[in-house]
Amino acid sequence: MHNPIIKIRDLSKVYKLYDSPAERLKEALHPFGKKYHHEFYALQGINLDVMSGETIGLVGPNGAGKSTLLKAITGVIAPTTGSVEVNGKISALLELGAGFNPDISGLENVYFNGAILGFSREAMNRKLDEILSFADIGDFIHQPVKTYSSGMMVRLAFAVASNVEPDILIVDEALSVGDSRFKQKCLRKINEFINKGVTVLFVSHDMPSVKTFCRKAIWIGKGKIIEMGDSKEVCKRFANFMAYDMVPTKTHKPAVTATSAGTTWQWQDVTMFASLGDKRAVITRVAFYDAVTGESAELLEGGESVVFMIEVHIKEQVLQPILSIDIKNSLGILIFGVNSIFLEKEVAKMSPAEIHTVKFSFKMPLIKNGDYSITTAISDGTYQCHVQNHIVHEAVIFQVANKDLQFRHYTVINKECNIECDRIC
Ligand SMILES: Nc1ncnc2c1ncn2[C@@H]1O[C@H](COP(=O)(O)OP(=O)(O)OP(=O)(O)O)[C@@H](O)[C@H]1O
Repeated sequence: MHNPIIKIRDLSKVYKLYDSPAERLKEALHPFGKKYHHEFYALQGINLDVMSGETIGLVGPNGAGKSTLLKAITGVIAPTTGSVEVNGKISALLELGAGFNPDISGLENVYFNGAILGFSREAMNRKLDEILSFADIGDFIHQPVKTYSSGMMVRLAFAVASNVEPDILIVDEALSVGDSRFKQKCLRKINEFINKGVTVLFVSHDMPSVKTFCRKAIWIGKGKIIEMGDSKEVCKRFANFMAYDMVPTKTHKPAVTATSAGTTWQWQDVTMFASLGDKRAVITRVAFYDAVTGESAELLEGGESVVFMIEVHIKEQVLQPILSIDIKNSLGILIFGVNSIFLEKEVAKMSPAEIHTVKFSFKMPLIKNGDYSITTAISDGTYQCHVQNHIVHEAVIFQVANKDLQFRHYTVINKECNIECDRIC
């Protein structure tokens, strides 16, 4: 068994919080050392072994402790208790501007950062062309860093961090301020590092990026490791948590769950969502879940079998119900849609006071990575002539992140879909 490249034992980071600056002063001046602060654990009891060549994504809500953990690994902050042992050269992109002296030029900062990592001026001169061409900020390289835009700062920081042959590359969400083209360039560079066997720690709120780049993910919440494992699984459960506040404990049961054993999907109330229609029938709840695992579908791959369910309350008779779903991309462009007419499914008339569930079972089309929504509707009539009873816009939101490279960019629709209607009351 090899030694971990990063070994963390019982790491905690406690900050002293004061209600006002005066309290801080009182504590500093108190003759008997009276405490005026309360303690806040930004990290608590973290144990982690990172093996050489691993690519790990850190996910978690705002304020969870992700950046604090990276700062403890890079030595920017000292642990309150516990230990961090690093057996390799770290190159880190922490928060914006960290590691730069704002008063000196970008070029001098390149040498300054190189020196911190143990590179002489001559050694940095040999890397300079590559760094300048990657950063691509032109003559601004001779201006003080304090005059840089956030995008320029991150360009230079990434150019330096990625050209100093690190054993461990740490990237803390910094890329989010770069423009799309630069972001793509950085992600390609990170991929090159991964292929070379560099250990990469990557904080991101973008689940598709974590799934794409990292085999393993760590979910951090309130300063503790909530879950660690296969990135696809961890991201899925974290996305679920963010959507439904569901913590992944084996015994946890969400408030309203499916009836069949082993499933964890939930109904979502959509009565307050943006909608249109004459409301003779009203869609009250929806659910979207993985047909195989029964877990709520928040993060999917093209080709996965999924179920979209709606619950409809009938207020006035609907003679010829038509039920439909439309999947739209983040720009609202229709990508895929089916309805009961298209599926040649004749739905029996629905009468006042009845409640029906409608279940659409389909394979997620092979759509490219991104954010999508499902709009669902019930109408009355024929394809040519119908009235809209209720359309619920963006009834669910989900992300697609394909592991298969070809489907990250292209969309392939398949027509396989099934629809079942049940009267439940
Ligand atoms: N110097 C500090 N003094 C007091 N509290 C701090 C300090 N630095 C961080 N914290 C607190 O520690 C907690 C963890 O912060 P951290 O920046 O690690 O979160 P994060 O998971 O990276 O969040 P985000 O996703 O928003 O970047 C937060 O509640 C933050 O307010």
